[in-house]
Amino acid sequence: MPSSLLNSQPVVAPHEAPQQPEVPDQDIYHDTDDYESEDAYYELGDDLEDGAILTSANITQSFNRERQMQGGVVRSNAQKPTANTSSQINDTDASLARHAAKIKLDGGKEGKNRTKDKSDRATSELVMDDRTRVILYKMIQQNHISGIHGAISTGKEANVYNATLEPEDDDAPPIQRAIKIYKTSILVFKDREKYVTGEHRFNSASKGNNLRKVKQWAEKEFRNLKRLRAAGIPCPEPLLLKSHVLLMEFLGDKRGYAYPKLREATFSQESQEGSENPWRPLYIQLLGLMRKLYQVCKLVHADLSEYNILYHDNKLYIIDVSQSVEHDHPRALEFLRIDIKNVGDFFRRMGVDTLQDRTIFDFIISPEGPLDEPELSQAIEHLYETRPQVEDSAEAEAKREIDNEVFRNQFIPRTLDDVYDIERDSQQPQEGLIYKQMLADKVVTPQAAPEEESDDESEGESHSGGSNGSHSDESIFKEGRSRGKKHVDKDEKAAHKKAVKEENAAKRANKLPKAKKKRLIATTSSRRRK
Ligand SMILES: Nc1ncnc2c1ncn2[C@@H]1O[C@H](COP(=O)(O)OP(=O)(O)OP(=O)(O)O)[C@@H](O)[C@H]1O
Ligand SMILES: [Mg+2]
Repeated sequence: MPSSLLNSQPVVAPHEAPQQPEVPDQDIYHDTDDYESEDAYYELGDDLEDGAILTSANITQSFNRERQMQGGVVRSNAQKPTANTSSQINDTDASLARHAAKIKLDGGKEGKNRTKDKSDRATSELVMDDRTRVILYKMIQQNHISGIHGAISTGKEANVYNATLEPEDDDAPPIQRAIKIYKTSILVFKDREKYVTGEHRFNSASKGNNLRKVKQWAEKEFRNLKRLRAAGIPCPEPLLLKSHVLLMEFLGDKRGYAYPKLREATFSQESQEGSENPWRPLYIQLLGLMRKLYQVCKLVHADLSEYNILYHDNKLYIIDVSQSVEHDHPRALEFLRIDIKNVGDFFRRMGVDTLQDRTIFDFIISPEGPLDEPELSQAIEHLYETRPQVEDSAEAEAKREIDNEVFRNQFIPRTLDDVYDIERDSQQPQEGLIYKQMLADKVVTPQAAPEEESDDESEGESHSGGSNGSHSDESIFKEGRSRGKKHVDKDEKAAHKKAVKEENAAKRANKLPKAKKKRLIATTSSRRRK
C-alpha cells in the first residue's frame, strides 16, 4: 500500500458533525485523552466494504461524499483526490510491510487460558484483512506496540491478541497489551443489532456497511470501558481505538498469560478450607459492581456472565462491554434481568446462597443507597438479613424458583405508555410493580416547574415524606406530573392563556414587518455579490 494512500486526508463519516476540524495524519488514532470530546470518526475509505479493493470508482464515491460533508467546499486539489487511484489497497508499502514479521496471530500462550473456536484458522485469517494489517503496522510504526505474539482468544465476534511494547529502558520487561479486533463477518451482525438499535449515542450511525457497524461496537467498547474506569470499576484501560481495532491494557501477568475467566477461577488451599464458600464474597462483589455500573456509568452490561469477567487475586474485572447499553435503552431493564439471571445461575452452581432475582434487580436500579465499598457490600448483607425467612425445604426452594421465573417472564414496559392498565396495577402494593422506578415518587417542587405545579404545592406537602412506596396508591398519580393541562384549575388556565396572549402581542409589536425584512435581505445579499 503506497504511503500516499495512508497519508491521504481523512474522510468525515456521514453521520458526524460536519464542522469537525480535519485531523492531521498523526491524529487519526483516537487516543484516550481526547476521545470523549471527539464525536467523529476520521477514517480513510469509510464507505468501503471490509477488505474491498480500492478502485477509482469507489474513490470517486468517497470523494464526492467527503465534499458533500464539507458543505460543498472543494479542496484546492479537487481534480486529484488524495487517495491513490492507480493502486490497490494490498499493494505492499515497504515502510510498513517490514513490520509484518512482528505480527504473530496464531498460537499464543498455549495451554493457559487460551480459548479457541472451531474455525480458528479461518477466523484469524478473516480478521486479518488488508485494512487490519495496515492498522497493526501503523500501531507498530507509531510505537504503540512493538509486536503481536499470538491469540488469547478467537471467538465469534472478535479475536483478542497479546501484544507487547518494548519500554525505553532496555532492562525493563516488555509492557503487556491486549488488542481486540472485531470481525466483520456477516454472521455476527443480526445478533448484535438489538444492542445498537435504540442506543441514542449510535442513532445516526446504525445503518451502514459491515465495517461501519463493527466500528460502532469497537467505539462503544472503548467509550464504555472509559466510563467504567472513571467509575472505578476494575476493567482494562482502553488505550487506543483505530477503526475496529482496540488496544487496551492487558489483564494478566508479566509473561503475557491472561487472568482466568471467572468460570476458571481457582482458590488457594487456605480459602477453600475456610468455613465460607470462597465464591460468596465474589458474588457480593459482583452485585456491587453491577449496581455501580448502572447507577454511576448509566450502563447495563447486557452480556454479563462468568465468561466476561476475569478474576485475579480476589478481584473481579469486567470485560467485553461492546454490547452494553445505556440505562435508558428501550431494552436495558430486560438485558439487566438476563444479566442477573446468568450471574445467579453461575453462583448457584458454585454453591452460593443467592438472593432472589427481583431483590437484586431492585437493589441495582434503586437510586437511593450506597455506591461505594464497603457500604455496597454492607447493603447487600442487609438484603440477606431482611429477606423473608423461608424454610430450607425442597418445596420452599421450588417456590423461590417459581418466583424467580415469574419475575424473569414479567413484561417490562419501556415507558408508561406501554402499561396496559396502570390503574389496576396501582391497586397492588407499589413494591410489586416492576416499573415502579418509572413512577414519580417525589413531589415536583415549584422551582422545578414554576408555572404548572404551583397549585399542587399543598397536595405535594402531604406526600413529601416517603419516597419508597410509603404513599397511598392514589398519591402515585397525584405526585406524578401529568401531561397537558388537564389538571390545571379553569381560572388559572384562563389567566395563563391571557398572559401568553399578551406576551405574543408584545413580541409582535417589535417584529420587523415581512416585506421590510425581505427588502433588507435582498439589499444586503446584492451588496455582498458586488
Ligand atoms: N484486556 C484483556 N487482557 C487480557 N485478556 C483479555 C483482555 N480482553 C479480553 N481478554 C481475553 O479474551 C477473551 C475474549 O475477550 P472478549 O470477551 O472481550 O471478546 P468477545 O467479544 O467475547 O469475543 P467472542 O464473544 O467473539 O468470544 C476473554 O475471555 C479474555 O480471556
Ligand atoms: Mg466475551
